[in-house]
Amino acid sequence: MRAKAHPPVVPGTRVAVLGAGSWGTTFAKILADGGADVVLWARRPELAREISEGRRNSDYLPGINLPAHLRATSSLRDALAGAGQVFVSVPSQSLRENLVAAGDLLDPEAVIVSLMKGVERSSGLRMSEVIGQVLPIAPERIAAISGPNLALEIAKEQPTAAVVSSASLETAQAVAKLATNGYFRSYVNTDVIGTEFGGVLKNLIAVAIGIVDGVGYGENTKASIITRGLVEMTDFAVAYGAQPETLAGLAGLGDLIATSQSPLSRNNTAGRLLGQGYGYNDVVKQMQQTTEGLVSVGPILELAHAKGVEMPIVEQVRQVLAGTLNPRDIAPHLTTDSREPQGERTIDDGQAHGGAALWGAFKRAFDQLRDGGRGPRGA
Ligand SMILES: NC(=O)C1=CN([C@@H]2O[C@H](COP(=O)(O)OP(=O)(O)OC[C@H]3O[C@@H](n4cnc5c(N)ncnc54)[C@H](O)[C@@H]3O)[C@@H](O)[C@H]2O)C=CC1
Ligand SMILES: O=C(CO)COP(=O)(O)O
Repeated sequence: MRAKAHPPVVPGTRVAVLGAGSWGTTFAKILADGGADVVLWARRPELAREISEGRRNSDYLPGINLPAHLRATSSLRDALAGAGQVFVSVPSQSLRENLVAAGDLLDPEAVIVSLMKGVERSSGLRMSEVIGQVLPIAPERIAAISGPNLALEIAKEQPTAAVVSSASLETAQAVAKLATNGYFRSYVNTDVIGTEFGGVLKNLIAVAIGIVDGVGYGENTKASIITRGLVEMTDFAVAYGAQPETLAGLAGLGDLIATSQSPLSRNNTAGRLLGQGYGYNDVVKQMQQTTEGLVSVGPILELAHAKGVEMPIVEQVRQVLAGTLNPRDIAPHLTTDSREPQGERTIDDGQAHGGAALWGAFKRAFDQLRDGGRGPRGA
């Protein structure tokens, strides 16, 4: 199936994508199919050759034919020369070293866009914060993209949406224009904190869902964890300055649904292995690709403690990873020591709302997807 490509908004705009794993390669295809002139940087020369000459990235995207005009190189200098927008998709823990290597090679006016969904373990910083710390650029030239974006589905041109976030709405819009084509729709917002934390936090809840899947629990358990997980995500992100609506949007609820449901998700898969009884080290050995959630648990809980935010589900994930909680015992009703009935807050306003707020969140996410197709807009 091939979706009809929209005419390019900015034909031939030169961009670079750093990182030729599953998401970097898929995003390079999104941009190329939108009309941009894309150079994809792969660390390994043999992978750059396979992409440029064979139009394939068989390890990461089996069965996918890449666009004929997508170029790949293992030279960072060649990839960055003249690139006005630079999209970065390397494992979060390697971002800093890659930015240091790229530093002097970047166009002084380039916009740097994070495609990553992790925090730096040593500092707890979000990816845009690492970018702002390493590179001498203002927040207005930094953006982040997040949403329900399982790479292989998008590489097959199944329609989806994401949100581009930047402190500057103009920057978000410029990036969104390039990152839009017949099967990929980019919305915009200026809530970088909420957008980035949405992507990080949903990974942790997806690990929890994988664990209960592995144990063999059914849909009630999973729905309870998704719902209560969204409350944890929202409480955490709002404590750090995010807007609660962002967590109800594509970068929060949208991505939480996709990642929690899909066997394509590495976080979900890692959780399932844990639920089936494999230990942490075995799971890490089995995961061939980046599994950000396993690394984020520690720093996120530290950040939560610093702000007094309770994250009982994430705490249980940590305990399962540490081998101190039997996966069978992970469950929403065990997430509080108190037997006192708790109010079911579904947004961070300190009150019990029943299901109304959650329904509002679902409806907004649904509306965003249904209304996609008329240019970038606020998410
Ligand atoms: N795969 C997906 O569906 C999506 C992934 N993401 C995010 O994108 C980021 C990248 O993930 P994927 O592409 O999926 O991972 P991946 O495991 O498929 O690919 C990672 C790539 O980075 C390279 N790499 C490893 N260490 C490196 C280093 N030190 N320096 C430079 N490159 C290095 C690998 O060789 C590989 O090409 C993660 O933060 C992930 O959360 C976001 C949305 C969707
Ligand atoms: O972020 C993703 C989907 O939006 C990919 O999830 P995984 O990293 O769990 O594969």
